[in-house]
Amino acid sequence: MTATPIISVQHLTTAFGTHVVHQDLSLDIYPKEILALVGGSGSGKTTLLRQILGLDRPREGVVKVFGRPVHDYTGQDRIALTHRWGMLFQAGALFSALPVFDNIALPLRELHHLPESLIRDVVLMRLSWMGLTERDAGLMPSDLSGGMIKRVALARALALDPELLFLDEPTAGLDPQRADEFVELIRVLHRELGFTVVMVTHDLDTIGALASRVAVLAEKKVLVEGSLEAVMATKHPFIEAFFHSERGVRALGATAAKDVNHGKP
Ligand SMILES: Nc1ncnc2c1ncn2[C@@H]1O[C@H](COP(=O)(O)OP(=O)(O)OP(=O)(O)O)[C@@H](O)[C@H]1O
Repeated sequence: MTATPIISVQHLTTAFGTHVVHQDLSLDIYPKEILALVGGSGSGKTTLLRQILGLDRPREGVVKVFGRPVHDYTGQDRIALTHRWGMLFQAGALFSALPVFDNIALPLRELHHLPESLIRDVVLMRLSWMGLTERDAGLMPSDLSGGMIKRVALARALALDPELLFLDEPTAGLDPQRADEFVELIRVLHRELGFTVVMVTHDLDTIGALASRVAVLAEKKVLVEGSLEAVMATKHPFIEAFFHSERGVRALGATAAKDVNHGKP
């Protein structure tokens, strides 16, 4: 790929005490792609995500976001950076004391300069993207189904129209039908809005349906990166155990169908 990376992880070494998690790990993420970060438990996916977000510092190496080391963004620059990305946490992480409307409005209100009429328009638009209605805006998080919580959390993550979206196990906790619907929603929104996605997931169906590239974390580094086909062709015990299951083969089938349709539904 010749495009300039939107995220560039360069020669990262991470250790907690004597426990080395990443050793000379490098990874570039390009505009508009959907990168799936895959690896065994404890391989350092969450830690890498936290370092990309600038929440943790590696022992060595640098993470550049939008061309600049993420730790160089401080003060107003850091706030502006956080407006350029959205994050969907595994459990949704909605504020339980706030209704749906206020949860989605939160990032818009934090800008401190938007009139309430505009905030309302943006929130209602985000709700409609998610297939939710104005009536849903008044519900409390405790009134929502698991699928709705994910949709509201996604609406909040996309409130500021970010260039980058981080997804942590986006379909965790959903039944297969709701998971498929949520994956389809992300696929359509990605196609329409063109943001870049970095997702951590163990779910092969999600990878097969969404990922344009897969990066496998193993042996303290990115062991292999590329299309799902390329990754599955790599001989490695983790890859064989993870991808060469019945579900892995099905995920590959979903990728083939996606390619035939040129990524369109
Ligand atoms: N703050 C910390 N202090 C000490 N050890 C940590 C800390 N954070 C992570 N680790 C260790 O680093 C390793 C990588 O953890 P991480 O959560 O990044 O893995 P993961 O790939 O996301 O795993 P999982 O798929 O199980 O969520 C683990 O061995 C974990 O115990």
